[in-house]
Amino acid sequence: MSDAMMIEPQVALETQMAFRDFDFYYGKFHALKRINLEIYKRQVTAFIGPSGCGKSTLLRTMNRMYDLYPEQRATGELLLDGENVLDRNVDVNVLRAKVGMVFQKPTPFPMSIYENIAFGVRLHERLNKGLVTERVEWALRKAALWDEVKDKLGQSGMSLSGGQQQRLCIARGIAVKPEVLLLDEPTSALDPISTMRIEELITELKEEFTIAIVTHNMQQAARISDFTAYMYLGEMIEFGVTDQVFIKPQKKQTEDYITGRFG
Ligand SMILES: Nc1ncnc2c1ncn2[C@@H]1O[C@H](COP(=O)(O)OP(=O)(O)OP(=O)(O)O)[C@@H](O)[C@H]1O
Repeated sequence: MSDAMMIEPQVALETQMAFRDFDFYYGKFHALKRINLEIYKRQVTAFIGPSGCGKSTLLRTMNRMYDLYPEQRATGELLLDGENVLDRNVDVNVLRAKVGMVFQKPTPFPMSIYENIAFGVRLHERLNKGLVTERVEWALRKAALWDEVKDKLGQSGMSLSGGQQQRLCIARGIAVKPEVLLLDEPTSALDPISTMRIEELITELKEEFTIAIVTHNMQQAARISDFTAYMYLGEMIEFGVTDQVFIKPQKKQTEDYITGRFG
């Protein structure tokens, strides 16, 4: 395909995170191979590919979740605002405040709706009670949950519906004002209406945050992402503007996956 057919992004792009010759191992298993990739600021980047291709692994490296497991290791570089977050002297608690994560299954803490959010804020910042309360409201409004919970902030987070719980987890993630929000199949446990609300929310949140999302749902990737990365067996097969990847993929492998001829 000639360069003339490439679809260019419509906005000036700034790199927020970048993988440079990045490899990842579970013990001897080489799970991610020579990944080179840019994650652009205030854009949504979707990771797609068949089960087991390494999407979640890649996402989890972005805030060093693997640090908890001694047999897991990463090599190469992973830059956040130009700084290599793989460096030993990087404080992972600070990193995780900058790069927040929301998981597939809603995971509210067994505490009140208010405390679910206030807890992390107090952990990362010294704010007085009034400012913590302001932050709780700010996060709940951003996560489009405020109107539904404002009269019951003292109730358990577990008492909310699945979709509300996931928005609570997103509120918790953004309450510490991260730069990047990682979403690992955030709607796969939700009904279609809750899924739609989360998708709308993601589109609103990218005004302020950089978003990386793993999804099994290709229509979802096409609807909400600006960039799409197609992975297969630990390799980054194709990365580009979402319209490009879905309408005119550069690689036959991507085309086969997107059109359902594979997987
Ligand atoms: N803790 C682990 N220890 C060893 N191997 C692992 C571990 N977690 C994942 N893997 C392996 O790494 C590869 C990538 O897994 P990963 O979960 O990242 O894939 P995925 O693309 O997110 O899959 P899915 O879409 O099914 O969630 C798979 O071969 C998997 O078996």
